[in-house]
Amino acid sequence: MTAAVELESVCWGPKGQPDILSDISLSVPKGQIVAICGANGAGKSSLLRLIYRYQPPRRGTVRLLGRDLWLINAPEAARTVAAVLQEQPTDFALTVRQIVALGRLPHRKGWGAGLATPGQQDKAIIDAAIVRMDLATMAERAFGTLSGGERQRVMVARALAQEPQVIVLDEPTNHLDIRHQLELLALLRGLGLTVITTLHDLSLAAEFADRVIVLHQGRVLSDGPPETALDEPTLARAFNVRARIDRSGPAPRFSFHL
Ligand SMILES: Nc1ncnc2c1ncn2[C@@H]1O[C@H](COP(=O)(O)OP(=O)(O)OP(=O)(O)O)[C@@H](O)[C@H]1O
Repeated sequence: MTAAVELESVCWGPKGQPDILSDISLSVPKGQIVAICGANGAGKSSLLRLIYRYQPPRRGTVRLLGRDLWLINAPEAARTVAAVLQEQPTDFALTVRQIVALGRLPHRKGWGAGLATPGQQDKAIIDAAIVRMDLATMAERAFGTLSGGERQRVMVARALAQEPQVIVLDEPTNHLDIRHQLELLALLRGLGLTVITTLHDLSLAAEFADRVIVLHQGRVLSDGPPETALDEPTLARAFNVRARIDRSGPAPRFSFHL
């Protein structure tokens, strides 16, 4: 079966500088929930940027549903893969509804349609995304007036309005309280989409992901189900700490020491 996302011997680095990501090969089946973990600077966000077609690999190939991502035009790629990133400064003056409506842009005729009034079908999809992310009471508010957690939910709603098959998220639980973290991860699981997300919280990764990829200095250090990918030696190496995992309870408990 065609993988949702496939990276074959991928390397990436900024122009004129050495590789930051080296020899990354992985294949993500449709519907899999993948958490990418690793220390600050390990290359997690750089890897995501290759998957949502922000930057091309220096060497190797990135495929989306079996096709080379860089042979697919940008609107078509955006109809398939949505990214949830930290908010952009340009978003602040727009209302919540206008930001969520941006998710429909790749689906509209004329890429320059901008914020022109959405059609009935678009409107229904935008409303559903707003309700799904519990934003109905603040839909007409300026994004800049929202709390950090509310903003994060708006960015997810925009991605849902995009109706993608693959959703890529960079630290989506940042700013969210515990309830909203759990709700967001449960929602992502329930979508039936392919989800690739960075997560600093290893307990959440262990509980929520089908598969964990630990990056270390731009390479894959471990890759597998959480119970094998997140073991003590891997964590010790990835984070340069002493790691202990207590698996006696219903969920693993991680503790770390210098
Ligand atoms: N465009 C760029 N130019 C120069 N260096 C870059 C660029 N993009 C990323 N880097 C460097 O590459 C390394 C990996 O960055 P990246 O943001 O992918 O790490 P990360 O694992 O997401 O880290 P964090 O957990 O801190 O968010 C860092 O050292 C970063 O400074």
